[in-house]
Amino acid sequence: MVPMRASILKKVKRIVIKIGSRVLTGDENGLDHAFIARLAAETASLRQQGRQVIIVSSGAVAAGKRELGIEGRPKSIPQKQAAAAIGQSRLMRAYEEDFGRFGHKVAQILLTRDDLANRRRFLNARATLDTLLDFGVIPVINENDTVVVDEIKFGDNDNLSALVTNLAEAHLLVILTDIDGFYDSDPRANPDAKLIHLVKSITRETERAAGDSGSSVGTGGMVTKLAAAKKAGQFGVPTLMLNGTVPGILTEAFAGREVGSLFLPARESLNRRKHWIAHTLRPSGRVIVDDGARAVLSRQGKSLLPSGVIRVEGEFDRGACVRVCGADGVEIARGVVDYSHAEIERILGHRSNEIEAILGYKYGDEIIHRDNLVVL
Ligand SMILES: Nc1ncnc2c1ncn2[C@@H]1O[C@H](COP(=O)(O)OP(=O)(O)O)[C@@H](O)[C@H]1O
Ligand SMILES: N[C@@H](CCC(=O)OP(=O)(O)O)C(=O)O
Repeated sequence: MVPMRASILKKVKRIVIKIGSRVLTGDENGLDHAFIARLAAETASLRQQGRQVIIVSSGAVAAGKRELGIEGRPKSIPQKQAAAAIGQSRLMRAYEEDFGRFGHKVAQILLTRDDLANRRRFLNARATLDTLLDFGVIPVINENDTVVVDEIKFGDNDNLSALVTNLAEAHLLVILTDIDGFYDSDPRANPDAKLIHLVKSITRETERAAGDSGSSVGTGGMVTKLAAAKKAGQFGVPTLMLNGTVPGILTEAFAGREVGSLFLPARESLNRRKHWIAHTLRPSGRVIVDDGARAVLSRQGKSLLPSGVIRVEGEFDRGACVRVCGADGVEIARGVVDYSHAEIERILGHRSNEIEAILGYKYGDEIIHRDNLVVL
């Protein structure tokens, strides 16, 4: 066994397994029941090793498309949502039947980004997930495609799986797709592309190697998978990308064979709350800061004070998430504000000891406290 993999995989107790549409629907047309049956068997053996499994499953649109007789990509958003509505129940029925053969119960959880962006709902979803796992049930999570609109979308299930990894405080994210792992360039375009078994860190160069999906059911291709691995890594969690179309691949990986690509987590990981601020909350405005503030935020991890702010853009309340940008417009940090846009407009450029005289009250010295600020 490869030593680093071995020590990482041995410690893993709670796993999020993300399954792409292309794996679930081999020919992009209807569910591949043989795949789900194999997944059930492999999940059962992971459970026997004392590991907990959470599944993030795509495939609703692909499964429903066939039922509605839609060829290629659905033509409109309502068509896609209709396909998801019919496909999601087909998907769950398949999971229920095949996992049931191994004595495992599954539970459906459909989420929108709003559910996780609201801290109370996030904690509530977390408690439900924990309870299901305590009962030995395997949660099967998907985006709530039927009702979702752009503003509250995760966008793709790679992203959803990274956020679920944080939600569940999982130890490993496994991405099952239709290719052997991450290559140094898109293998569809370059037949000489090489598989990379170990990605120590996701750099700009790594990102340049990632291409899009090229299928009528997948969303995002390798670009969104790398983004997901990066997000999980920032939370201290490694990602293992495997070819789900190869029978026995999960079992092989956990037995220590060097299959697929392992992405190591970042050395400095964000705590749970900061990860949530950076990746789950939707920024609702921008606070533009001067060069001095930019330097201390980036290098010294300080709080953002009113004296360093030069402009506010957008309307937001106290407690909202905003982008912190330099004078050149480049986003340098993201954080939760202690003052609304209207209040910041009045106190910007002033020293913190003047806040009370200007507003007549004061919540604190900072526009964004360093505990609520994530430097990007
Ligand atoms: N550097 C790369 N390495 C591997 N695959 C890549 C790369 N760039 C683009 N791809 C494409 O990404 C596809 C997987 O993404 P996607 O179609 O979204 O699958 P899924 O349905 O599993 O999410 C692969 O089939 C491959 O064609
Ligand atoms: N929520 C959608 C899947 C969206 C998605 O990200 O698909 P994929 O890139 O195949 O993981 C569905 O169930 O069809």
